[in-house]
Amino acid sequence: MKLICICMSALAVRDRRRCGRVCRERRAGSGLSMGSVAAPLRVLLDMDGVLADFEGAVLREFRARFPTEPCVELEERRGFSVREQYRSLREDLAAKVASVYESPGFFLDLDPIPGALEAVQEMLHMQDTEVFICTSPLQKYEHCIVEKYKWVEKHLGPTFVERIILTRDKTVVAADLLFDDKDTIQGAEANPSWEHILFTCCHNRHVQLPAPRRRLRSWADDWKAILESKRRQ
Ligand SMILES: O=c1ccn([C@@H]2O[C@H](COP(=O)(O)O)[C@@H](O)[C@H]2O)c(=O)[nH]1
Ligand SMILES: [Mg+2]
Repeated sequence: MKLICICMSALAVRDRRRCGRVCRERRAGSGLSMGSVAAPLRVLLDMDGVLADFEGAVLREFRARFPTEPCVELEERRGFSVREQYRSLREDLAAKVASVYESPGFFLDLDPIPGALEAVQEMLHMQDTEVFICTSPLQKYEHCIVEKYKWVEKHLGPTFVERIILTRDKTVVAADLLFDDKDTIQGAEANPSWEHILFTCCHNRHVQLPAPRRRLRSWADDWKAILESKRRQ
């Protein structure tokens, strides 16, 4: 079980992370020490590309709205930004593809990624585990934000809405694990507390991860082993 210290600064995000690291070292040598308590493993789950099928919907809707335009098949996707890949096909296609995911109803109608909802429910009921959804809104956030909330309510239930963390900077959120399809996650914090587990998506399939970085290939892959290995650290 992972340990953290009880100390004056335990409520401060940065200090909580520091205490976690110190106590993990302590536990390796000598077991429970005075002033230590069990802390749950905190897991952050990204939404687009991890729980909700953003890429599949972009392609389907783009084809429906612009049937005569060239498009990028999912097998051909490279790089996080769908907008930039369409721009590389032809400059004006960047705005066209953006108009697809900026449209009302787009985020609400996303299909769940296979196995995601079942995995989240299972994770939620695991002992000593805290689960949050950590997702970034579009810069053009008008429909995206409310629809992300509605999507969670629709697919995971109203109580899960309490577990949404909406941020453009995930590095400042304190946790043990972050499952995310974006291969590079940067922000104000140079050393985020979480380990980033790259969730495989069409655009990152070809990314070679340097050791010791880890992937989850799908929700059929062994996500429980990743949680358990983190708990033991
Ligand atoms: O080409 C793209 C691909 C995704 N987005 C949006 O960025 C965020 C990503 O959110 P995550 O929480 O990292 O999944 C989301 O709002 C996507 O819709 C984009 O703008 N352009
Ligand atoms: Mg994502």
